[in-house]
Amino acid sequence: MTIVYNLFFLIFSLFLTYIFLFRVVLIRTGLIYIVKKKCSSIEDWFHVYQFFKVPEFNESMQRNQLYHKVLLYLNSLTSIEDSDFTNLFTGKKSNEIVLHLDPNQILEDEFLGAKFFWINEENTLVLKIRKADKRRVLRPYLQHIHMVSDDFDEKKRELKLYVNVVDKHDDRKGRWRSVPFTHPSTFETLAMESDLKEKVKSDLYSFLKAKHYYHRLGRVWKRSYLLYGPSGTGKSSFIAAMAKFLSYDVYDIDLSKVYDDSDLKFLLLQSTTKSLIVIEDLDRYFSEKSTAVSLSEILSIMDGILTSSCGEERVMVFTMNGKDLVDPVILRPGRIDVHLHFPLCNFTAFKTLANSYLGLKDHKLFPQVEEIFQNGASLSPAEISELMIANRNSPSRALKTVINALQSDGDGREALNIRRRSVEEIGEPSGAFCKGINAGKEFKKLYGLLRVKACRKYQSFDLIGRQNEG
Ligand SMILES: Nc1ncnc2c1ncn2[C@@H]1O[C@H](COP(=O)(O)OP(=O)(O)OP(=O)(O)O)[C@@H](O)[C@H]1O
Ligand SMILES: [Mg+2]
Repeated sequence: MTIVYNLFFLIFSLFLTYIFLFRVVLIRTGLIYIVKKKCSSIEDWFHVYQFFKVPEFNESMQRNQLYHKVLLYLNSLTSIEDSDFTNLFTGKKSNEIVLHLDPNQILEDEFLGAKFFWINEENTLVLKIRKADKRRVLRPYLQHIHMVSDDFDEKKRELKLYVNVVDKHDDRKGRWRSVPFTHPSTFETLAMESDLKEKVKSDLYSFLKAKHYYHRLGRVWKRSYLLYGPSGTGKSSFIAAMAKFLSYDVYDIDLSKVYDDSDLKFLLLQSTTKSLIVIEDLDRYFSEKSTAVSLSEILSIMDGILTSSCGEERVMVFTMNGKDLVDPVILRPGRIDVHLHFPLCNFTAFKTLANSYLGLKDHKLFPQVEEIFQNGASLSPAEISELMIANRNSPSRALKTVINALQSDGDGREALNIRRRSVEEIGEPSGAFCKGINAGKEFKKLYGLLRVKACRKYQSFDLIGRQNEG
């Protein structure tokens, strides 16, 4: 009996050792993955599966928000590391690496004891789930995805800049290309009057909160801005600051790459809510006739006819160098909610730039700079900041270079600018961002004393009224 017992024990030990060694060999050689794959395909024979597709676009070519959420969720799963192909990207921090699912990969997930398989097909995510589990877990699983991705979105939200491209295959689905939006400009870094900055911020903030107010009025929940002023005065930087403040993605429409009016509609339909729709240099497109888009189409975007059908919660921003070259119908009061003027640098803006670029709050050369500004010379903030950056190691040299540049290149520019503006401002409801000699007056004109008059006349500026109600 003892012999039989010992023999059995010996065989059992040998068997265990064999299993152990076999496992070690499988793991060491990587054959374990082949075995696992075979086992799961054998297991598949005993189950009936059901498939659910999550396409990127719906039948009207609008983006499917669920697709975005599922993708975000899948990219956050640790099992993504086990798929055969995974894309590696740097994250927000330089030492951070993020993983993104590669097309045609299968990702496995578990929830409430059930297994889910996600297949990343072109423009579609396919969910494979056992029929037996479907009733019990599908709904809770989708809710779980919603919750996790919303949470993830809040914490990790990386703003995106979308640009429209010309697609050789005429594939309308793929007209937007996105990159992370990392423009460093914020309202804090912009040299503009601080009171005006606060008013713009509060305008944007109250817009965010005013969904019900807009709907009660039967208005599309959108806000539009016209930024106009010479080159290098901060219009694009201001757009970046707005996007960051609102935490909105930016859709920068290049009108020269839009085929026709219906193409513009498609592009807008494919943009998502909570976004800034930007059309820069509007005056240039129309004066150079470099766009196939008609003026009436632009007007209908401005009036919100298109935006109402492709979701709301959008801020539209148009920029131009001057108002002279555009059709006055674009500037018709009430069409664009807020007009902001970006002037060349004045002494106040210069001091802000000197503080941020050179760390100077005051300097013995400041009175000389002030005098030059008072004589009507000016440069754009871009030109002045470039000179400051180039000479940042020696503030005195930087100031002298700015003085020289103002004396040689900046002569009379601001004077011209002020002259032109004072003509524009007659009967003008919305000259806002003006930092020249009339800055205080013009500021009041927009947000204060003259606001009531302007509202009655044009209904363009409803800031205070809306804040109260919204
Ligand atoms: N008001 C400002 N405050 C701080 N920096 C500014 C300001 N205006 C311009 N700059 C600097 O100048 C650079 C160019 O500015 P930006 O591109 O915003 O000008 P723009 O008005 O959009 O010019 P353009 O009409 O040529 O597109 C920015 O990188 C920014 O650093
Ligand atoms: Mg610009």
